[in-house]
Amino acid sequence: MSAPTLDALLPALTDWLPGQRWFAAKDRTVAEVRLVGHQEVTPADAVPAVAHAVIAVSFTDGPEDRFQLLLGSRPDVSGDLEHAVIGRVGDRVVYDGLADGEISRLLLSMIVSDTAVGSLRFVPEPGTEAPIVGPGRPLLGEQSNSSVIYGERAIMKLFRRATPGLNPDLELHRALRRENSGEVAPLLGAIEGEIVPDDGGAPVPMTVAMLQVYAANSADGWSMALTSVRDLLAEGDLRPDEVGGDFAGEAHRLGKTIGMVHRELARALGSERLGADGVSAVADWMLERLDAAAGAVEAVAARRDDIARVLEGVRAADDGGLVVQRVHGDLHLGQTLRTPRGWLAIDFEGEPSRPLDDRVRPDSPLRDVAAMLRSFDYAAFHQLAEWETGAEAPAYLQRRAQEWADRNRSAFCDGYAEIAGADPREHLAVLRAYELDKAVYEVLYETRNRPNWLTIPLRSMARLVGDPDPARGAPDH
Ligand SMILES: Nc1ncnc2c1ncn2[C@@H]1O[C@H](COP(=O)(O)OP(=O)(O)O)[C@@H](O)[C@H]1O
Ligand SMILES: O=P(O)(O)O[C@H]1O[C@H](CO)[C@@H](O[C@H]2O[C@H](CO)[C@@H](O)[C@H](O)[C@H]2O)[C@H](O)[C@H]1O
Repeated sequence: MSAPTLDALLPALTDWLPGQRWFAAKDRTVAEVRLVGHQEVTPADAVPAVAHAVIAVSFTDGPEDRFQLLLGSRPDVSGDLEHAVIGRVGDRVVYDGLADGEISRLLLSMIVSDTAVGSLRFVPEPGTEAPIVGPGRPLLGEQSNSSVIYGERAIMKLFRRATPGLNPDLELHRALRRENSGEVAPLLGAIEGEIVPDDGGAPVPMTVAMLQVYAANSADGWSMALTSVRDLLAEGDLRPDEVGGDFAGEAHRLGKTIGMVHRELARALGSERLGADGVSAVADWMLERLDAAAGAVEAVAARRDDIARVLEGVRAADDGGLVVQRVHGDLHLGQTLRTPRGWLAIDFEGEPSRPLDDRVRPDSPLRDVAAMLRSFDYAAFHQLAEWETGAEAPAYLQRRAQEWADRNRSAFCDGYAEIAGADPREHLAVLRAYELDKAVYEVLYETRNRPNWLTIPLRSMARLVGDPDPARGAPDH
């Protein structure tokens, strides 16, 4: 697809983008879409033809965002591809290329055979061989990016945000592969490209896609945790340790896995002890995030000073220093897979809305531990948050949910301590600061994305600043 063809597609893209799950700006009105880079993967008249495009999207307010697309085109489409059509340009129909099995097969074979086309490089991971297993099947479901699965053997993720630099997901998977990590799905290859930075200048490298071993027969931690909570709520008169679906053994194993991931990341990429200035910078950065959230959400603004007091707790690390290293950065139960052999961690991109510089900054492993503790809270209270519109879940169920969260948070920390050699709860003030920092982020995230879920982080925010918690106390049922 040539640049003029892609230019002609831009009006259709304006209508198409807001309907895409990965389009991270659904709450904003698109003003204009511009083409800022493109590279043909095949000749423009091939059937199908494939091109990589980078678009800049501007909105009626706020800064613009950049996204990347893999576009397919054919003289006509039918059946399976119709849902992916973006528009017709000249004598071609242009569509989301990952929906086309022939295109995903081609991309995989280009990675395996170590190919370069213009600014795009299709690179196999040294020492690995990706299976060539036919066309890819697009992954359906909630995703920030777009993935295709090759016969349950490999999975390729196209990163949707076009960000200059090496994507941390690829960077950390490469580092963990060097450590022979058994805690992540092995990396098989990548597609790398170039992007002209926002401020102009020479093109810089950018990660387009990443190929990994597909963990067959796995279940994600979030669904498993919800199944356990569902069991518990159905048996309201039993404690979490008394129901068949008790999750504590899994939470303990997961703690060990995350402990291993941290050890491997530290071995591969180093760690350092921050002095007083470094610790102070971490505290200042949390306060900046707090003020940004307070500017956007009234519930945060109303508790700003109480929250700030707890965040200041990170300065308690001052005496012994704070050890920092590369971390996952956005760990939650949905970022874990339970395979028949054990747990895997996935998706090392960090919080999607943060700039790359922030996401690659070394941080305390307690950030990940705290984020996982938050996730146990989420799993415990999720079914109660969605109880019945306008109705509060009965108090005895809230207490059961709290017991589930406490039990699994504690099992996770026990497992983590076994591997890390130190219990994260030894640094309670620091851990609490990280947990509250995450809860504040979540309040903002839910306000923007899932207002029905907002009560979950709001409740935790109140607990973490020390408000009395109605979900604690003797069960009355
Ligand atoms: N290696 C893998 N094996 C099996 N399934 C995977 C693998 N990696 C990701 N997945 C599945 O794909 C989903 C999306 O992957 P993820 O990396 O979290 O994408 P995103 O960055 O778009 O959120 C996961 O929730 C999981 O179900
Ligand atoms: O998975 P992403 O990297 O896109 O992360 C974002 O979305 C997550 C939700 O999908 C969000 O996680 C929050 O909700 C989870 C339940 O859906 C819960 O387990 C997490 O603890 C909670 O933070 C994540 O914060 C956001 O960055």
